[in-house]
Amino acid sequence: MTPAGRAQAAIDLLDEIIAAAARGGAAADTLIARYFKARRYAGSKDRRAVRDLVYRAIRRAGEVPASGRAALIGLAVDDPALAAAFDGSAVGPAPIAAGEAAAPGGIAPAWLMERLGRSLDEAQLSALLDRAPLDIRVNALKASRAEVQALIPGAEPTPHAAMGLRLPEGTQVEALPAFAQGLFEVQDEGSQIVTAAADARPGMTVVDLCAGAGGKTLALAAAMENRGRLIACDADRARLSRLAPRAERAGVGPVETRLLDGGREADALAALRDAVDVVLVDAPCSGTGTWRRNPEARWRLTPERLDRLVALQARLIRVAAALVRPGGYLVYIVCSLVDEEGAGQVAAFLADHAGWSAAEPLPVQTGLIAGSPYGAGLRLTPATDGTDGFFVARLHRPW
Ligand SMILES: C[S@@+](CC[C@H](N)C(=O)[O-])C[C@H]1O[C@@H](n2cnc3c(N)ncnc32)[C@H](O)[C@@H]1O
Repeated sequence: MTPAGRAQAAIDLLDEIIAAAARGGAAADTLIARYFKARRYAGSKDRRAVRDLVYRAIRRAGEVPASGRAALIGLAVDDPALAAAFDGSAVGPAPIAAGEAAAPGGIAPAWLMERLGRSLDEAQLSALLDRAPLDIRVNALKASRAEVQALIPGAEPTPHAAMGLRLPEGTQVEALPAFAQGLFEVQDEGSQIVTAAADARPGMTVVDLCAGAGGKTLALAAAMENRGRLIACDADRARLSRLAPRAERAGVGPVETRLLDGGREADALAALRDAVDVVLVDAPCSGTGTWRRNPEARWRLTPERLDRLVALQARLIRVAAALVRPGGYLVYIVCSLVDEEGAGQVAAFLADHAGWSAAEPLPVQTGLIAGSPYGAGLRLTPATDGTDGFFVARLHRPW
């Protein structure tokens, strides 16, 4: 592909990504993969170059751009080589007209900047869009961290998580024999840390209420050394169905799965009422802490969608609380740095649940020195901790 052809491909993809953001369609990564599946003629260098253009344009534009062309023109303002690719050739975009609008640069839509800016400074806000490192969690059921480190060239221990390794950018993890052998899972260090806050132990009964495809379930199983009862729930059948093959590869013993009906979760879990040692609520959230991986997610969020998520989180934390046994724990996690979803949600819960309390500060409890105390919990941010952004609280039910 010529530079002009690459620019046109990036514009086409950005148009698709903008449209998908408006209607809640597929993520940018999925759209890019689909685009190239249908264009096998594009070589790996072209794919990398187009992908890079697309992600640079997404990262640069805080507000949803008017079009893919406007988004790419925004990037071309500081990139003369890219501006030259608007050459009007048969495969390329038309030349940039004098005064033609470029998408404005920024970190996030104004309404969201206002919410996030209440507790994050400029540097912390812009770090939300850094490029994320490639982290894995070594599967303690099968190997030690040192053993897996020796198998992967360039792997280094992550700064905080006990089983974390950071791999060189571009490592094709799924092609590594150690992956097929279940010796590790791809998992951001922050996600490893907040799961460790559950302090799941062998023999416990643990519920992962919003398990998705099981990223945290597998870490819980490893911490439990495959002993005890682990119940993974989710309301999304497709996500939950991806857990079984992952569990098998990881050598994780039986995990019970429960497909929940949104709104009727408590009925499906009635048999577990007051009976669970630890309930993990990795709540559905706006994902503002994961923009490093999905920067287009900030184009998807609206105030109405955020309100709906906050209401769902408030409901799920209460469904979870009913399952916790006296003296047990509820661990509430969001990969968001919006207060209403994290610290605010937990403060509201504590205000109407007499006797419940925020447990010991997490780093002391888990031995992990990461994050900063925030509200009744702990917060991790890309700027301070080099992880995705998370809020986690560990709540104790009275005896
Ligand atoms: C942050 S994601 C979970 C990610 C997962 N724990 C992991 O570590 O990979 C939130 C999950 O909540 C699920 N969810 C949404 N509504 C739910 C409900 N009413 N009950 C249970 N899970 C729900 C979503 O399907 C989604 O998988």
